[in-house]
Amino acid sequence: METDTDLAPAVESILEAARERPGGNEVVDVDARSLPDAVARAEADGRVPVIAEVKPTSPTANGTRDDDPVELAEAMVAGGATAISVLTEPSHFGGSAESLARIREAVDVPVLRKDFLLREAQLDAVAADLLLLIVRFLEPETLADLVAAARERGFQPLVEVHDRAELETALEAGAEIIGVNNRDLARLEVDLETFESVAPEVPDDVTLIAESGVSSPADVRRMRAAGADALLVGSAIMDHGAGDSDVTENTRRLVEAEDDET
Ligand SMILES: O=P(O)(O)OC[C@@H](O)[C@@H](O)c1c[nH]c2ccccc12
Repeated sequence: METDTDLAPAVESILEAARERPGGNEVVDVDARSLPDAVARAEADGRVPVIAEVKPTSPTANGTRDDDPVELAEAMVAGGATAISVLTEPSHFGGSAESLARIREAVDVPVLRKDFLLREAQLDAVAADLLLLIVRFLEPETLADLVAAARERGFQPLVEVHDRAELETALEAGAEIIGVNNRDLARLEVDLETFESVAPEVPDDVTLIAESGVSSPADVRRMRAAGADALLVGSAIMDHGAGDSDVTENTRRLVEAEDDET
């Protein structure tokens, strides 16, 4: 949005790059793998539904991982991940549409395209099962149009909010999968209370995802107690500082967070 002036400089720069990014040449048509079904399957076999994120770097990461994205995604699935999120933003997160396409070939779980999408043509850069739409960066009308445009192509839109007002906007736009981002995109700070304050307002039939800042099994249990159907976890699994940290183990520890509870 033109008027959003209190954004961190890194976020301004991300948005500037996003405005310039071209769209795809052809309208994509996807036969999406259902996220709600994948979440139900995880629940049925006692795994916490974790959407593990392939994020080579980020404005808040303390390093970059150069591992093959396909190997990372496969390692996350081996650790029990319900779905994979892939950053396709190139200039600030080290992602690409190509790595998403390769990952989606290699795994059979749903794959979320994580990017800063502002215009309809940008939906067509690559086929994915889910697409992220961020309420903060879209006019309500544009959001509703993009939700519809995403569904026409077969994508499941995941609509990201940060407070109750944005939740209203997401629901009015027809969102059925909603993510509450614990990271404030204006200041880039994380606070798990964000999810706790928004979750009670979310209708039961929505698939509700707690995004960002989940780093331990205790955080997982805290977000689940507050009503998260699934968790979206990047940094704690990628572990950017420690180059060869075991992504499978990092995923498994969160997936098994509810195991010793009765
Ligand atoms: O690395 P974390 O704190 O686990 O966060 C993952 C994910 O939620 C975060 O990458 C994210 C949430 N919303 C976004 C929008 C754009 C880019 C990235 C994001």
